[in-house]
Amino acid sequence: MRFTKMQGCGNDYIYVNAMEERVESPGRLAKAVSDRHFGIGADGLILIGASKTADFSMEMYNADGSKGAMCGNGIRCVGKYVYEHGMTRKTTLTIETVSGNRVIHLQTGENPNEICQVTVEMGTPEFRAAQIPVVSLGEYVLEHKITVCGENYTMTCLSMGNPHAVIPVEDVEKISIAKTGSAFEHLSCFPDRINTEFIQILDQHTIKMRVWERGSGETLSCGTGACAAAVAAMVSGCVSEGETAVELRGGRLFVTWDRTKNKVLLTGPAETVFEGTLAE
Ligand SMILES: N[C@@H](CCC[C@H](N)C(=O)O)C(=O)O
Repeated sequence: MRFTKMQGCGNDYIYVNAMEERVESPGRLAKAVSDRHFGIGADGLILIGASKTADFSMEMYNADGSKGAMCGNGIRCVGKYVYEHGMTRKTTLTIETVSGNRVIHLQTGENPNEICQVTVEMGTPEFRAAQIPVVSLGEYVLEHKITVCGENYTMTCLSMGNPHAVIPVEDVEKISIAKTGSAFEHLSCFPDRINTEFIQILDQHTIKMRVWERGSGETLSCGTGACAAAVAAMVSGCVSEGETAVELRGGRLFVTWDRTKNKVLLTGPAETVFEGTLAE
């Protein structure tokens, strides 16, 4: 089976063209290829397929084999993959995801055949608890006080096509993320588990963030998470309206929330690491 390992701000996935390769058990394959010792090493698996409603489709799986609904870093790499593999010449295209179709805009660099940056129309943030889903904490979970692992936090929950809890902290470097992120992921108020973003406000336009993804653990970046963080920080007045830069362990992402249209844009890099063939 041919594969391509790609990364967006260090959030790395194994990409397989499911129009050419037969993938019988994607969850099992995701777990196997993601293993950093016995596999290729990745945060998960992304299958690129045909679509009846968009130019292409993507299906994403976390490192533990669970299926995700949306991936902001992954969808940028899908754009780069289909363009650079000659599967389209369009630089604005639609991608079908479990959370609905998304429009992406590809930007070439000095080399016109190479995509270096992609902007994704990420849709509308969803704050209704039942839709995220979050249970037992009220209709909306905005700046909600919560104690986890003996520490007090303030949490805002929203969906960017997948569920997020955004937690402002003084210093993201001081978080024991494996312990605290995992504890948030498995709280009973999150029936589908949760992706958790720990954020530190650097200034009115810049956030520093570390993320614990459900199903994958700490990753160097999360696109949907960066959007959730910027939107939550804007709602609580910690950053200004307009573009927010999100600094992650793997690089920088840019998020714009147009509040009049209630639409979020995500811009960031997409890179190929290597291509290969998996033994059956
Ligand atoms: N890294 C992704 C999000 C991946 C899915 C997530 N772990 C989930 O299960 O919701 C991104 O860049 O958005």
